[in-house]
Amino acid sequence: MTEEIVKSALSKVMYPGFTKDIVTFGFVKDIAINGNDVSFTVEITSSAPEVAAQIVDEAEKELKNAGAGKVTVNIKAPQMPKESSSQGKNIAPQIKNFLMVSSGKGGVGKSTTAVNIAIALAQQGKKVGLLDADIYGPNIPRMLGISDQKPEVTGNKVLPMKAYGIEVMSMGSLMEEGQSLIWRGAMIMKAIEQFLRDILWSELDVLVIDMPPGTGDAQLSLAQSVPVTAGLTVTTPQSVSLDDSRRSLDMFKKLNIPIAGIVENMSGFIAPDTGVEYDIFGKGTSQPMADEFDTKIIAEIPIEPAIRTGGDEGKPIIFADPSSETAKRYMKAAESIWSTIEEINANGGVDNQSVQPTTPPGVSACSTGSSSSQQQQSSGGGCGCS
Ligand SMILES: Nc1ncnc2c1ncn2[C@@H]1O[C@H](COP(=O)(O)OP(=O)(O)OP(=O)(O)O)[C@@H](O)[C@H]1O
Repeated sequence: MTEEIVKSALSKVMYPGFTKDIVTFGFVKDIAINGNDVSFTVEITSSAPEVAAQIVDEAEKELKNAGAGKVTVNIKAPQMPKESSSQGKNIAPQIKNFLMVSSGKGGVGKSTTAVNIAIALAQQGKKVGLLDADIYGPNIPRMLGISDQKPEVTGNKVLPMKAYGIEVMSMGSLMEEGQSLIWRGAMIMKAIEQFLRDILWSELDVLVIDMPPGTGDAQLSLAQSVPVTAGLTVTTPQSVSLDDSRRSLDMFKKLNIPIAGIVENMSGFIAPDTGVEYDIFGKGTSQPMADEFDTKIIAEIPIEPAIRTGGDEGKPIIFADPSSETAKRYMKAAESIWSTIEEINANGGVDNQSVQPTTPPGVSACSTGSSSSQQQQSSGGGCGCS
């Protein structure tokens, strides 16, 4: 027996439900050969026992055909989260924690924050995924320099892409460049569910989710699909932005999502030539809002040309210039978020039972209402039918 023979035999074992084999998927690890006896590990992404059983059966058969003696297959399947004690509906149980990144309005730097925080968490040793659920403006692929990559689609499942040590998936990577979709509420809900269920995320410590701006179907859908461990609001210091951010924080409260804090972005500008600080949009103005919602400002990120160029060129500042003041502030924010997540889990985690839809299974909220309530819903009631 040689490693080559073992790999060639195992490359005949398809991952159940897929047209691709377990070697090509990269699931086969730690091959050990002793004479004709073979042992190895298969890291699978499903916790379903029948998937493991089928792989073991077929692997044994193929290896015996190739002349192996004793075959030992160690299956490493995702466990139900240990560190998270969260309850309720969870359609992605291999992910221990979910961080929802929101903003009241667009253009405040929500995606920039999500990218830098996700990479910071990975640099701090966490296994991190980043889901770009900003279906209206999915710009995470550009920010990570992977806009020309296409994820691998097998059957109806998709493998996440990888960049800067994190797993990534974005609607932008599944659509043609420049294409847009007109999203109806029900489609948004389905897309969010598929992002969680049909992407082969690994066992992650945390999935950072960049939401569309505002408070709508996507936010509700996410909160109903998985127990969101914590929410992060990104704002800029102007009053008009703060008013919208209040709505974002209020949404977390209504959805029973603990608040991990506020990132005040574009907070002051330090002139690179003189070091003089200018308050372009203001600075520190979010503190009263933080007090109101019993949370804290976890970072004040200045306006910095390197943040914009880093985003445009696919080189996030946290990676491109880790010794910069801004990168250090993102690092501190990530530490603060992680300690909040640990505290939430130590206190029993979160439960999304209270935000589940109340209509019976199979009956749409819209089809149960009178014509007047249907009218109300079609003007944005959040049922998904509008
Ligand atoms: N602190 C900053 N300094 C300089 N430029 C910044 C800063 N934060 C964000 N930007 C730039 O502002 C633009 C908008 O940022 P970003 O896409 O992160 O916002 P967003 O809130 O996610 O927007 P949308 O809601 O449209 O997706 C980007 O070009 C980004 O590089």
